[in-house]
Amino acid sequence: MVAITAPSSIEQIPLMRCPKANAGQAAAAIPCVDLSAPGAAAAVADACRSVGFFRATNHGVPAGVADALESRAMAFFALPAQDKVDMSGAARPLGYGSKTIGSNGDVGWLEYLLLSVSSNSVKVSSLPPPLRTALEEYTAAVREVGGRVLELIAEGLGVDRALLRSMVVGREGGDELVRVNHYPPCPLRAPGDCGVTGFGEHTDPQIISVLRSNCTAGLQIKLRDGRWVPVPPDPESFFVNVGDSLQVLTNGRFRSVKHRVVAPEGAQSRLSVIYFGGTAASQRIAPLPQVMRDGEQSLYREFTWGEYKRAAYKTRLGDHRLGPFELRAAASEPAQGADPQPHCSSGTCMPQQQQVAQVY
Ligand SMILES: C=C1C[C@]23C[C@@]1(O)CC[C@H]2[C@@]12CC[C@H](O)[C@@](C)(C(=O)O1)[C@H]2[C@@H]3C(=O)O
Ligand SMILES: O=C(O)CCC(=O)C(=O)O
Ligand SMILES: [Fe+2]
Repeated sequence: MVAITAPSSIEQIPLMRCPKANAGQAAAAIPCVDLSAPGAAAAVADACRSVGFFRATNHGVPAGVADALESRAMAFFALPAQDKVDMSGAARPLGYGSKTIGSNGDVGWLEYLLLSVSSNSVKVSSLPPPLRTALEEYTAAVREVGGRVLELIAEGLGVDRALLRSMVVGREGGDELVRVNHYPPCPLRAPGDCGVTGFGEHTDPQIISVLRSNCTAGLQIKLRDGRWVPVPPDPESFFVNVGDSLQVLTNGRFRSVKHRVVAPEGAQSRLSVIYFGGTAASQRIAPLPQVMRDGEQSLYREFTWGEYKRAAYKTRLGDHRLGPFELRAAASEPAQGADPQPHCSSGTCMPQQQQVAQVY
C-alpha cells in the first residue's frame, strides 16, 4: 500500500491511472462550428454524426457571464470543506461532492457542485448569494446555447425545428442540471504513460451537454476509431456533446461520446461548468419517426427518461448504460463498459478496480 498525502481540501483518494491522450491529433479531430454561420445546422449535424462532440463559437454569451461564475465558484471551492457541505448539502447526487462521483464507488481527483436548474431556480438554499446569482445568470445563458444547438440539430436532421429544444428548454417537469467541477493541481504521479484520473471515462445520459472550462487542460474525448484525444481548453468557446438520449432519438445516427478528465499536473486548477439538458421523467425516449427510413427498426426498446435515469444512476461511471436498452447486437459496445486499460502505452497499467483496491 502506498500512502498518498495531498495538500488542500482534497486529502486522499485512490490513485487511478488515466492514460495520456494523443495530443498531436487533437486540433484536427475536434470539429468547430460557428453557431451564427449560415451552414451551422449541417455542420452541427455532421459533427454529432462523426464525433458526437464539437466546439461552438459565436454563441452570443458575453465573456463576463462565464468569468463571473468562474471567480465565484473558485471562491466557493476555497472555503473550508465543512462550509461547502453545510452550504450545499453532501451530494446525493445533488449538492457538494469531493472525490466521490455518484454513489456506486467511482472516485476522481475533483470536488464539485451538482445542481438542478430547471425553471432557472438553483435549488440549494444556502449558497453564497453572489455565487447563486452568477449561477442563475450563467444558466440562463448556457440554456440558450443548448436550445440553439438543439434547434440546429433538429434542422440538420430535417425534423421540426422546435422538437428537441422543447423537450429540454422550458419543459414542464424538465430535468436540467449544472455541474461545476474543480480539479486542483494534482501532486501525485501515476507510473508509466499515465496521469491521475480527474473524472473517469463515461458518456452523459441526457440529450446534450454544454461545457465551458477555464484555460486548464484535462478533458479528453474518444473518437469513433477508439483513439483518445485531448480537447484543448478554450474559455471563449462552449463544447457540446451528444448524450445517450440523443443517440436513441436519432436511432444511433449520433453517438454519445465517451469522455474523461485527467487531473492537472501543473500549478493551475481546472474549473469546468457543464449544463446537462435532460427532459421530463415522463418523456418517451425513442427514435424520432421523422429520422427513420422506411422499414427501419428501432435499435432500442422503449423507455422514458425517468426509467433511463433511474437505471443510469445505478451504474458505474464507465458502464455502457444503454446496453440493457439495446435490441440488436449492431447497436452494442463491449458489455463491460470502460476498457480495462485502453491506451496505456507503458503496458504496466492495471484495471481501475484493481488500482483502487491496491493503491491508497
Ligand atoms: C457514477 C455515476 C455518476 C453519474 C451517475 C452515475 O451512476 C452514472 C452517470 C453519471 C453522470 C455522468 C454525467 C453527469 O456528470 C452526471 C451528473 C449524470 O447525469 O450522469 C453524472 C452522475 C452523477 O455524478 O451523479
Ligand atoms: O469537467 C469536465 O471537463 C468534464 C466533466 C464531465 O464530463 C461531467 O461532469 O460529466
Ligand atoms: Fe460528462
